[in-house]
Amino acid sequence: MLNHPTYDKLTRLKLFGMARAFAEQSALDLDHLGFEERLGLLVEHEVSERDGKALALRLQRAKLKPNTAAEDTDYRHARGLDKALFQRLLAGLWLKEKQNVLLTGPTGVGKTWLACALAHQACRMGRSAYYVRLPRMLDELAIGRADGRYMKLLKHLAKIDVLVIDDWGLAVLDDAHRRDLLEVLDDRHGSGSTIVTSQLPIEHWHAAIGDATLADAILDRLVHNAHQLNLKGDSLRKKRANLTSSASPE
Ligand SMILES: Nc1ncnc2c1ncn2[C@@H]1O[C@H](COP(=O)(O)OP(=O)(O)OP(=O)(O)O)[C@@H](O)[C@H]1O
Repeated sequence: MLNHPTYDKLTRLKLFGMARAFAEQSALDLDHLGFEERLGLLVEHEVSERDGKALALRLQRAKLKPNTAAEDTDYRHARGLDKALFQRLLAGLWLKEKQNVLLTGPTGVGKTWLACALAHQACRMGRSAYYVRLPRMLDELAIGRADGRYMKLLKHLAKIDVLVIDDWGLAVLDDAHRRDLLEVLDDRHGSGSTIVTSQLPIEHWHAAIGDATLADAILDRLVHNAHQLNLKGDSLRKKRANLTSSASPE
């Protein structure tokens, strides 16, 4: 640790990135750099450390599936992924426009993974994200209703820039579920983006919601301003299991 009054003062001011860069610069011969360049390097260090910490915090809060960075997307597996659309989504305009993304396809085709990759990219662009499975979200809201945290939970869900709702259409909805879903989507309509993944094709969602009037209201807030990625093909789980078993010795 450097013993220097400037280093101590930077640390006292909680400018830890600058302090570290100051210590590094002190150990190097940087006489060829002018004052502005050296100060610029210190400030750059501080900014990149703060950006890195803020991103780590956003990712921790987002609770995305691990290791789902967009650059690791597997485009080789034939599953009907519209690569051009996916690349456009990664560029982030849909976030500014508060649009939604609906990912459908059979089990294991990579819907959750792609949804998390989009949310991960949004976090890198400075947005907040949160991943939740629909049955869990509805359970949490039901518990919140009983223990007085309902409004707080709704507020939390409303504030998130990118809400990933996984496994839409897996469980049967009762009337309270439908109303909770409408509350969540109504709060978010025009103020945030929602990603939904489902094994059910979109044309079956209305019937799956189970009440025509509420289904109209829910889907009106979700589908009309949404990009759709409809995947098909074999499960990546099966493919990976086959690869593992053929690679392992008898
Ligand atoms: N691009 C990818 N790169 C690496 N692994 C992937 C990728 N896409 C999917 N996988 C892996 O394939 C498996 C299935 O993916 P995922 O859970 O996203 O499928 P799903 O379509 O959401 O399935 P389900 O409908 O059953 O929830 C997971 O183990 C996931 O980690």
